[in-house]
This record gives sequence, C-alpha cells and structure tokens, in this order.
Amino acid sequence: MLSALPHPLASATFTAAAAALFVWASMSWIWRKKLDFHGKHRASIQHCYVTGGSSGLGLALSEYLAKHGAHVTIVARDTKKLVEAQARIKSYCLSESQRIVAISADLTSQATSHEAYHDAIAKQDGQVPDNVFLCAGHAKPGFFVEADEKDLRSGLDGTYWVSAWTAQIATKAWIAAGKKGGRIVFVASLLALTSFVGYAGYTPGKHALKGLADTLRSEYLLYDIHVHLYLPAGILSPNYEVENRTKPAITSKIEEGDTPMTPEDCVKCLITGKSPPIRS
Ligand SMILES: NC(=O)C1=CN([C@@H]2O[C@H](COP(=O)(O)OP(=O)(O)OC[C@H]3O[C@@H](n4cnc5c(N)ncnc54)[C@H](OP(=O)(O)O)[C@@H]3O)[C@@H](O)[C@H]2O)C=CC1
Ligand SMILES: CCCCCCCCCCCCCCCC(=O)[C@@H](N)CO
Repeated sequence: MLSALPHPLASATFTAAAAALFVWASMSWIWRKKLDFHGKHRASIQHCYVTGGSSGLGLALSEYLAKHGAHVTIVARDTKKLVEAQARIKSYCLSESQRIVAISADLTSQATSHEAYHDAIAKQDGQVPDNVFLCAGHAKPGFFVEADEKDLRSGLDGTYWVSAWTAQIATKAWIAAGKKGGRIVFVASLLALTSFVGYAGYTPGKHALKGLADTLRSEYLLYDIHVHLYLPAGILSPNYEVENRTKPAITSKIEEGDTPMTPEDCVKCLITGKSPPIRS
C-alpha cells in the first residue's frame, strides 16, 4: 500500500505552495493597509521624515502631511530645491506650531544618512520620527550593454542604498528610544515586481528594496515596527520629464500602456492603500 501514501515531494510541494499562498495573501493585505492618521495616530502629533521631499512624490506627500498637521522633515541633496519646497510645504500648514525642517544630504552612504537623521531629531526639538517615508530615488534608463560602471553603481545606490541605510538608522533610533509603532514606508516601483528593456540600472535596486521590505515585515514583528511598500507605475514628476529625455524609444513604446499619475493622486494611493481605478 506504499503507493497510497503521499509522495514526500508532492507533500512538501503542497505544503510549500500553501505556505507561499498564505504569505502572499497576508502580505497583499498588509501592503494595502491604510496609513492611519486618526485616533491615536493623529498626524498633528507626528514627526514625518520624508526622503526625496523636495520634488515629485515626496514633495506632494510632504504637502499632504503638512495639511494634516504633522511636523515634517524633508531630506534631499539640492539646497535650492529644498528651500523652495520648504516654503511650499509651510504654506499648507494648519498651525504656526508645525515644524517644517529641510536637510541637505546625499543618502546613499550610511554616515551621511545617520547624520541627516539625527540632525532632523535635533531640529525637531528632540522628537524622534513617527513615520519614515523613503521616497528618494533616481532613474536613468538606458541599455545595459551601454552603461558604464558609474551608471550601474549609482543606479543601485540611488534605488537601494538611498533607502536601506535610513531604514536601518531609523530602526536603531526607535529601539534606543524604546519607541513602538513606528512606520517605514518604502517607495519602490511596479518595476520591483517585473522589468523590461531599458531599466537594467534601476530595476535591480527596486527588486532589492522589495526583498528588504519583505524581510523587515517579518523581522520587525520583534519591535512592533510597521513596514509598508508602495509600488507605483508612472508618476508625472520632474524626474519623469528628465528620464524621458534619455529613455530608449523601445522603453517609451512599452510604457505607452501606462497612464502616468500626478504625484498628488499617488499620495492618495500611498496613504489609503487603494489601487488607482483601472483606466482604458
Ligand atoms: N516618476 C516615476 O515615474 C516613478 C517613480 N518611482 C519612484 O518614486 C520615487 C519618487 O520619484 P519622483 O517623484 O519621480 O522623483 P523626483 O526626481 O521628482 O524626486 C526625487 C527626490 O529624491 C531626491 N534624491 C534623489 N537622490 C537622492 C540622494 N542620493 N540623496 C538624497 N535625496 C535624493 C531628489 O532630490 P535631489 O536630487 O536634490 O537629491 C528629489 O527630492 C522614487 O523612488 C522613484 O524611483 C516609482 C515609479 C515610477
Ligand atoms: C515583460 C513585462 C512587461 C510589462 C509591461 C507593463 C506595461 C508598462 C507599464 C510601465 C509603467 C512604468 C513603471 C514605472 C517606471 C519607473 O519606476 C521609472 N520610470 C521611475 O522613474
């Protein structure tokens, strides 16, 4: 009657498939969880740390947070853009008591990310961030065979390390402060799930970000830290205009299937966890 027994491989495969389905189902629910800014999570008492807050998605998000009464810190490299963004974000504040801080830093290294984060805490009257939004990112589409070492290294730095260091530093600060309930929102891209011609310098780092977010979803149960991952398609940001100038024609052709969204509409999706309506 040996043949009636389940084949060990079939059984292992079934268990693995069931486990994978369970993990996938729970994750897709988790990723879609609304970022609650009410009740005990009232934005008005929160410090939101937004990397890439001087432009595009990060700027629109910072404006949204200011409108909801949060203290906001934005971090990016270009000081001129930071100053302009800071003024815009301030114009959306509900009250004079809201602190809008701008910090110039290149977040691709651990040391500069650490300095920026702790500078933010000092400038926000010692208030450790409650939410960390990792919007900073960089894309320079092109063909893999034509990319030089600098392009590929800055591709990975500008998509993976630009967020990974801050995630680690924020976590250490929460643990040191004994703070629970902190939130990290990684901004990846649809290209964290798939890819196509033209994105060899960009996609590997976005896939890595998804891998990190999935890992931290599990690891951070230890600390009661919430991890979210946002996967937008095209965003009508300043960078979108810039990358389109050098985008291979074949890449643009494939992207004709996508209707890019305004940064403001993307913020609604990021906050509510809802996908945009399907447009034909
Ligand atoms: N636009 C799109 O179509 C899509 C974008 N995304 C992702 O969404 C996020 C926002 O993109 P988008 O709004 O288009 O981008 P923008 O180029 O408009 O803004 C990017 C922001 O990140 C900052 N930044 C970039 N590199 C660094 C760095 N090394 N250190 C610190 N700050 C940095 C920029 O400022 P500065 O240059 O002064 O440092 C700027 O504030 C990115 O992660 C991007 O990959 C995902 C899907 C589609
Ligand atoms: C073999 C698989 C083919 C899949 C085709 C899908 C249809 C095209 C949708 C493309 C949308 C753009 C994604 C975000 C781009 C991005 O993250 C950068 N532009 C960042 O700046």
